[in-house]
Amino acid sequence: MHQLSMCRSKQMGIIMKNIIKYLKPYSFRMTIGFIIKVGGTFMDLGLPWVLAYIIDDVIPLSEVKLILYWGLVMLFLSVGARAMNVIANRMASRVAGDTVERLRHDLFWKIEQLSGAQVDQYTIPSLISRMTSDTYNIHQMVGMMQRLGVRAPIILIGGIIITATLEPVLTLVLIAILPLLAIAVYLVSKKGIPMYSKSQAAADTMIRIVRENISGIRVIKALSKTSHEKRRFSKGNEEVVDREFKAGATMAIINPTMNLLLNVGLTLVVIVGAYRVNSGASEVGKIVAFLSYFTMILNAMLMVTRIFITLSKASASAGRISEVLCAEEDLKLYTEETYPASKEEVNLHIEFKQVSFEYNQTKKTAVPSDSIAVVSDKAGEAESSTCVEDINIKIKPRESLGIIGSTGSGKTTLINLLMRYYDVSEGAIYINSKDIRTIPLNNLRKKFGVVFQNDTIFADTVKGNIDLSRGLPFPQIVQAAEDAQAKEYIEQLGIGDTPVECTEALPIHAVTANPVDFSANKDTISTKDTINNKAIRFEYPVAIKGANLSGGQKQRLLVARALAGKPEILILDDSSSALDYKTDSSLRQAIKRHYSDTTILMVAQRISSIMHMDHILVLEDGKMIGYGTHDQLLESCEVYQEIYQSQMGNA
Ligand SMILES: Nc1ncnc2c1ncn2[C@@H]1O[C@H](COP(=O)(O)OP(=O)(O)OP(=O)(O)O)[C@@H](O)[C@H]1O
Repeated sequence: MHQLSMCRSKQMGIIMKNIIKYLKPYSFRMTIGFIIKVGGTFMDLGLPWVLAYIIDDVIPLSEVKLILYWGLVMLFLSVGARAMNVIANRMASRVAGDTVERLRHDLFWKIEQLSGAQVDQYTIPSLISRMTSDTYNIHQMVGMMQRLGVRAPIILIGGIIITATLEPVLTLVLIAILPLLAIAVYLVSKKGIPMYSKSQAAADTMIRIVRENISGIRVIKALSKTSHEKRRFSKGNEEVVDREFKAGATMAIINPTMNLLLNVGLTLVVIVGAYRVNSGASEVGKIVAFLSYFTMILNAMLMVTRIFITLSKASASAGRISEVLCAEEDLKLYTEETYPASKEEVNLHIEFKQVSFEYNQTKKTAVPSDSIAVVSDKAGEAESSTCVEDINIKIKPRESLGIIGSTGSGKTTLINLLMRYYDVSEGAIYINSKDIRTIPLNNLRKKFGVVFQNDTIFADTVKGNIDLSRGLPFPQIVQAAEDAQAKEYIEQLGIGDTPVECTEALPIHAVTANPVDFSANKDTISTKDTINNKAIRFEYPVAIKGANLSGGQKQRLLVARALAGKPEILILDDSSSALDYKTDSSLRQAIKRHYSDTTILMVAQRISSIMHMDHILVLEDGKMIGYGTHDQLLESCEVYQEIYQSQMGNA
């Protein structure tokens, strides 16, 4: 227990350090804002005092000029206080916005750096809510601390000091009421604040359900699961509403309690005040001023409560954000002393040496204490069993490897390990004889051109999707599209649509480069400038996730993306499953012709896609049950023979 609280206070220390780090660049602006806010608050505090002075000391003199003069002072204080508050609040919002912008930027960057295992550990929905609602809570907190965090203590302490000098006896009423209010606020907040953390957890779960439903909308409809999903969402939604209601209802006790105490206090002040005025111990102006201060001070107490609520929400959020920001680098760069180079004498391009891996190995470490219990897409399903075991592969430069096996046999896992999204549990993977853990991640990943299963197509142009911000020359993009057998459909894109109006927006290189002849469609293309036809087709907008393309078109676009960078190693993970046999074969021929220097790894379900490869790996339950050429496997591997028979028959 003691250790846990020590751990928590250490964590809080880290959180505070992190927040201060992000606020530091704005310390000058914050100081100016603070000074303005303090000035405005003091002006506010001065108003009732001036009012008391006018009532008690100026009006009895019956000097109009003097009354006007002090009236102007009141106006000045009032306008000045409002103006300074507005300026300070605007500055506070700016600082809060800028701070959170930097925080979000760093968090996004860090999330990009997380290893696959870390993403599994945090879970995707939780990472999304850390990026969105948690950063929003920090925004609220930073803004509020600069506004109410400055104003409330000044009003509270300053108000008590002024009232004590103005009317010491009436201040006793105030002092009697304040502890009651403080106790009420403390008790309610203690119960209510943790409820907000619970409602945040429920919101995370609801976001996960929405996310799953939106991305899987087609399959949900196809399997008529809509009503089931509706029920699932309703349950999640009700949970959020229920928890928020409970938290809100608990915290809502504060306002009426405060109003009750305020009214009781005001009544007491009026009674005691009237008695004192009648007995000549005080004056009317002082009582009026005291009533104002009394309201201001109790309101300041309420502000303090709001600060505590926001602060506790934000500190939970800051904890969740810090957890990601401070996450240790999982995929460290090691020296060759730790992971020596391969001793294999033959010059190999890729080598897997006794590689074994289990997915949830990292879950045994550092599961966040207040992370939200949401289940990841896959992680929750995984048992702590070995996913791939004792894999040994040797591929020379320019050779090709086909990987085949039943679903879930570990094919994609091998790709994930080769690209170092996860580190192997045992054994080693070498590229050009170097253990991949000794190659900087950037350099390692630059070697690959890859198409993953169900890879992402962005809401961008055809060209943008192939280039993917690499600044590739346009002819290279066109060539890649042609090799990926995408040329045919790209040149048809948009034909029959309203004439393309994007000519002006085209980048210069896109308009001028014209290495491939797209003139076959000159007659049908509806644009003013036929020289630009090809470029315009490449500027065709693709919808998010390639929604306006067919499955095969998407796959070819993705293959073009992988080919365009002329990679050292090309990985195609089940990327031709939606292609017809003819296109699949043309794709393989084009790759063989134009990418002869590239080492190729292809995961496929179809034997025809990989049978001509230099090596074929047959996987079952994560184990190698066959490795060799097509002919060798037909002789030695029963499972391969079965797949061959079932797919090719007597062909
Ligand atoms: N991120 C993950 N966390 C936990 N387990 C995972 C994860 N990804 C995959 N697995 C599990 O690892 C095993 C191998 O998965 P993998 O994706 O490598 O199979 P595959 O052979 O590529 O299958 P498919 O042909 O269906 O794509 C499966 O049992 C799968 O459930």
